[in-house]
Order: sequence, then structure tokens, then C-alpha cells
Amino acid sequence: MLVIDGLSVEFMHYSSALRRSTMQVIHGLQLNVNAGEVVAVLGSSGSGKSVLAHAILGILPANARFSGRMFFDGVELTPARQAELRGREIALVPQSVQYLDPLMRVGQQVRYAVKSGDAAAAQRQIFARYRLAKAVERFFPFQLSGGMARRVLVSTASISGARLVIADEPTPGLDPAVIKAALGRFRELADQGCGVMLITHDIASALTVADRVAVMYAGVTVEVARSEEFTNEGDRLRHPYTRALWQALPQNGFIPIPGAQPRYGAAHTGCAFAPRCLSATADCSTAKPEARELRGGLVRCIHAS
Ligand SMILES: Nc1ncnc2c1ncn2[C@@H]1O[C@H](COP(=O)(O)OP(=O)(O)OP(=O)(O)O)[C@@H](O)[C@H]1O
Ligand code: NI
Repeated sequence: MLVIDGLSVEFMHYSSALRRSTMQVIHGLQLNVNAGEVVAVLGSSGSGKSVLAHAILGILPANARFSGRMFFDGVELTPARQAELRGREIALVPQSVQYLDPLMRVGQQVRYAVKSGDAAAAQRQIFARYRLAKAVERFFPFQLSGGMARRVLVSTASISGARLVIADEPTPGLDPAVIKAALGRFRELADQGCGVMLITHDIASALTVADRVAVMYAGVTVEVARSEEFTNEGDRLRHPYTRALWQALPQNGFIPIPGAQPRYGAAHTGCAFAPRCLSATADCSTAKPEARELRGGLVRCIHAS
């Protein structure tokens, strides 16, 4: 349904009239989302997840430049096609609640997303499902708590009838029952034939619904694995960073990895993870590892086998 082939995104900054600098935040990213599946995109803060979501929807800010190609249903996504599909075939659950219209009652905003049938009934049903009281439909966005606003955003995307739903951190700050309902709803949309891209920091809850997991580090996908490969010590995983994320979960011993993701990922040659990697060798810092297929998944690590 969605094919991303070699996407790169950089931001331009003008520090003065004559000095322009660019900062590359996504480097040659490859990713597919098929109809009927939930693909989780995992990565720490600043790894480029929201920029990826905005690139797919065609809503990058004016100072962004991108290259690479994206296809939806086999047809290239041009800016005109993105504008046509946005909110109709492709829906975003935005990371920030700033995306709600501050001057419109939230019930009405959600009803706008419904394309056929009884919009009011659909809105009330979805609000009940996310435990939003009946009175909330008459609220303006400023009257919502952070968690309520998030539930309103998830409601909007999940009744939009879109075939591809991109959910950017839809669950932080929500209580466990609502997280379960929201994730369950994404699973259900996929089971009905939608494609779902679930962007999150939270591996544990992503694994409860995702078919595949794409792991981002410093603007590239370092691995794409199937959810069932996250077991035991992570022996079936392909990339040392994915294994490190898995082992850092409380149930897997809380084993941390020292160091931090490089800022913007551009200032290094070779593998961005090498400075933190226990298996790194001299070869790791000479060239950026290419993405390659391995055991039905994808990896960017010269040592993965
Ligand atoms: N409009 C912009 N101008 C310049 N730099 C930007 C802009 N938007 C994002 N960036 C930079 O791009 C990088 C990736 O940001 P992005 O928001 O995609 O991260 P993220 O993975 O979504 O993080 P988080 O988990 O915190 O939401 C960051 O270093 C950020 O500072
Ligand atoms: Ni983000």
C-alpha cells in the first residue's frame, strides 16, 4: 500500500542573510506498509519519526527539502496527490494536540471526518469507546485535558474511513485501558484491510498489536523485524540497537546501553550506532552500512548474519 524508497529529508537554517546551513534528519529510508498490517516505527526522541510521518502526508515545513520516492497503491506520491489523499485515504493522528481547530466544538470536528452514514451517531459511538463523556462533544479544545485531546485525535482518524492511518505517538499520557482500546482499534482497522503505521517509543505496547517493527536510529531504519522475533534474549533480531532496546525493557533485565544517539546523525561517517556498539570494528566507521534483506527482514549492519 505504501512504499518508501530512499527517503531523505533535510532542514535549512539561515543564521544570517549569507550563512545557510543544512541539517539532514532522514537518510535514505526504506519502509513498506502493506494492507492488513500494523507496522510499528520505534525510535528514541529525535530519530526522525514525526518528520517521516509529515513527509508521507506532504506537510513538511517550508524549510525542509526531501528526496527519494514514495508510492501509494503503486502510484507515486506527488505533492498534489498527497493533498488529495490527506484526510481521505491517508489519515494522521498527530503527535501534537495543537492540530485541533481551537474555535470548533470537538464533536463537530470529529463528525467532519466521517464520509458516509450518520456522522453524529458514529462520533458518539467512538467517544463512548474511548470513554469520552457525552458532554465532551460540546467542548472546545481548550476545555480538554491532554489525555482527552489525544482520545479525540485518535477518534477522528479511526472513523475517517482512511485506508492508511499514520498514528504519531497516539498513546502517551493515556491510562492503560484507553491505550488498550486505541491499540485494539488500530489492530481492528488493519484486520479490516487498512494499513497502519504506529509511531511510538513504547516497544512493549507496540508488540501487542504490530505485525512488523521498523526501528529508527539517527534518521535511518536500522532494522525491520517481525513482532514474534522479539523473544528471549533477542537472538532472532538482526541489529545490535534493536537487541539493546529489547534488553532495556524491565522484563528483560533493564540492561541499558551507554551513550546517546548522535544529534541529526549527519556529523559522522560510517554507522551512526558504531560509537555505542559492542560489536563495532574499524570497518564500521568507514562507510554507512547499506540496507539489506536478511531472514525476511531488513538490516543496516555489516556484521549482521
Ligand atoms: N521544522 C524543523 N526545522 C528544523 N529541524 C527540525 C524541524 N522539525 C524537526 N526537526 C529536527 O529533526 C529531527 C527529528 O525530529 P522528529 O520530530 O522527527 O523526531 P521524533 O523521532 O519524532 O522525536 P520524538 O519522539 O521526540 O517525537 C530532530 O533533530 C528535530 O530537531
Ligand atoms: Ni515525534
